[in-house]
Amino acid sequence: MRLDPFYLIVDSADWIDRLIPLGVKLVQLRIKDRSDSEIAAEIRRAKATCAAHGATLVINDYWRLAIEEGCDWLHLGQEDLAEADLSAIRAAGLKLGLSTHDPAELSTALAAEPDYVALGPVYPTILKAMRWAPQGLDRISEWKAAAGDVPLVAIGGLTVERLPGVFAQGADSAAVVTDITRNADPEGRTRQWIAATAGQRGRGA
Ligand SMILES: Cc1ncc(COP(=O)(O)OP(=O)(O)O)c(N)n1
Ligand SMILES: Cc1nc(C(=O)O)sc1CCOP(=O)(O)O
Ligand SMILES: [Mg+2]
Repeated sequence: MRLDPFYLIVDSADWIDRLIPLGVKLVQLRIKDRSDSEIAAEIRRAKATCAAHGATLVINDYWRLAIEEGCDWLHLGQEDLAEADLSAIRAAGLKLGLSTHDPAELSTALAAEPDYVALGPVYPTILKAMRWAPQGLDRISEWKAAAGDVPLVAIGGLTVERLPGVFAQGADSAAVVTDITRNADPEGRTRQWIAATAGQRGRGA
């Protein structure tokens, strides 16, 4: 399975309506601290927009809602994974991405046979406090070797300027929040991300 090399992460269906029509093909809806009914409504809107534009929608954290709303992809962290019902997730046909931050988490993740693993934070991130130091680029090639055929997503502090290093080390996809959502021109920055990942998108079979 190939993942799009540009993996956008946003916290609302408004962002999805704004940026997906520009040509983004892989997006995660990552909403915190809202009620289930509000999140379900956001998922429905996001799903409709992604379907209209041929984009893949990944739901963060809310695995029950992802099942109920008939979604295709889910992302879980290690704490999320410990509480989730993997059999129910798989029975619903959901593809699954998992976060990893150290070798023990990578082993746990690979044992769950995910559809991708994410490594982070590659660089310092301003989005949220993290208990892991920045991993650095070399860690990406270590993870790639260990993950084998499982696609690898790099995340944390990524910018357009940092993409060549991330892909040179073997990442299949680069995930981003603030380089786009806190940019003075989110649409312009999204177009730069699409252009900067075009070579990676066209690679191989
Ligand atoms: C692609 C991707 N990688 C990592 C994360 C982080 O997930 P998690 O560790 O569960 O933290 P929260 O995002 O839920 O705060 C992610 N969401 N997406
Ligand atoms: C949500 C998240 N998870 C991470 C991890 O390492 O698991 S880093 C991260 C934040 C990504 O945002 P930005 O692109 O703004 O740094
Ligand atoms: Mg989570």
